[in-house]
Amino acid sequence: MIHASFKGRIGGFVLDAEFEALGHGVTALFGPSGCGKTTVLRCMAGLTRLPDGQLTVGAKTWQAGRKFTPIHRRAVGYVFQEASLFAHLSVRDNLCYGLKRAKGPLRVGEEEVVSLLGIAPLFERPTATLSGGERQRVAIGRALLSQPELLLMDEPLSALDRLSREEILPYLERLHARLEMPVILVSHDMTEVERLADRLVLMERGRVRAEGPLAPMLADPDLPLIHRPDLASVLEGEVVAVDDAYGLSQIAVPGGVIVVPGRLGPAGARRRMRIPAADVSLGRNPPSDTTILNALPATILSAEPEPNGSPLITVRLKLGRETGGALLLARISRKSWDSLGFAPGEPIVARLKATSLSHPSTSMETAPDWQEDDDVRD
Ligand SMILES: Nc1ncnc2c1ncn2[C@@H]1O[C@H](COP(=O)(O)OP(=O)(O)OP(=O)(O)O)[C@@H](O)[C@H]1O
Repeated sequence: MIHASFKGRIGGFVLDAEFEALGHGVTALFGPSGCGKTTVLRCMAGLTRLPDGQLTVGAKTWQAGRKFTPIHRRAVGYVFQEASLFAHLSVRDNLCYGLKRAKGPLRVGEEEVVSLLGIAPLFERPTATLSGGERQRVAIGRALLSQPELLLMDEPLSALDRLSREEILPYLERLHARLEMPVILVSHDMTEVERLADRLVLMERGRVRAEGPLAPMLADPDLPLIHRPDLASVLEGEVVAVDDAYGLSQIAVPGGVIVVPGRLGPAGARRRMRIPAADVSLGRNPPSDTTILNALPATILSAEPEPNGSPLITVRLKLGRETGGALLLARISRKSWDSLGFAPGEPIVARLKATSLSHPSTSMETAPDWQEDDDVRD
């Protein structure tokens, strides 16, 4: 694990943030503009020194009391909003620079980075000719090749337009799936967080409001995240079957099996699904005579009316009838909730449209398939 605690004042801003980040996987720092996310990242890198700080990364302590490891002695990779590549060097030479900076043992090889990020076709290009998304992939590759013990990413996609963001996200998902390096991702884009993060640290005005595994944090009734207009659940599971004829896959999650578009095999592969709460409807019986592919037994946990006299209510469910089912969120009208007389604890059937299950984490081999399915969604 990584333990971080930074307290102090920078100009008029007071930071008092303490949190745990994962030793393997992606921890997202999420919060509104100005809440201190970048400042925390700078403290972790050693770019900013607050007198009251502590940082341990695995077995190493980089800051504690009067101990402060300077930035050049920390094995940290830093990816900024705008890729800062050397303009006079080719892509290959930019990557070599990363390798030359490497400290400590080889954690990730050049071939692996080049293949995961799809950089080989860009090798001989001058960096000035790259698109924004290509530049950012090279910047990430360079940071990885410096063999960091910790990769810090500060809004790595925010300078890109929507299409470039869509293009680069599958590469980041692949890195996430294949590399074991700890990553701290600063973002204020929840879509990015839903696709990439395993753990979430929610910041507000220089403090940590809450932290924990991603899915329960998104569904926590005491946090403001549950009232987001584009609320979605994030579920992870294992591919159990692929229907080649219809181009569908079955993914087993705790408490149920979900059918999603795309050939997302091989069997056993881990996949992540984002299920928009607005695309989940509730009923007492399995539907008949319907195009719905997913009708999953579930249990109502609680219901939270949306604030400000909204006509909507958010229902927290767990899949299946047993304990341990995955959390699922549904946003329905208060009128339907009242007229059907649902209540917490009640067993119900959650219906979700397979076509609403956009962007499961896919390998690149399956991504084109998935995009086709996405294009025809209703
Ligand atoms: N060197 C500095 N001197 C004075 N104030 C600073 C300094 N650096 C940051 N701040 C202030 O600290 C606060 C937190 O800034 P920070 O960049 O960490 O926020 P953030 O959450 O990353 O915001 P954003 O999402 O907009 O990038 C802001 O109010 C900022 O103006």
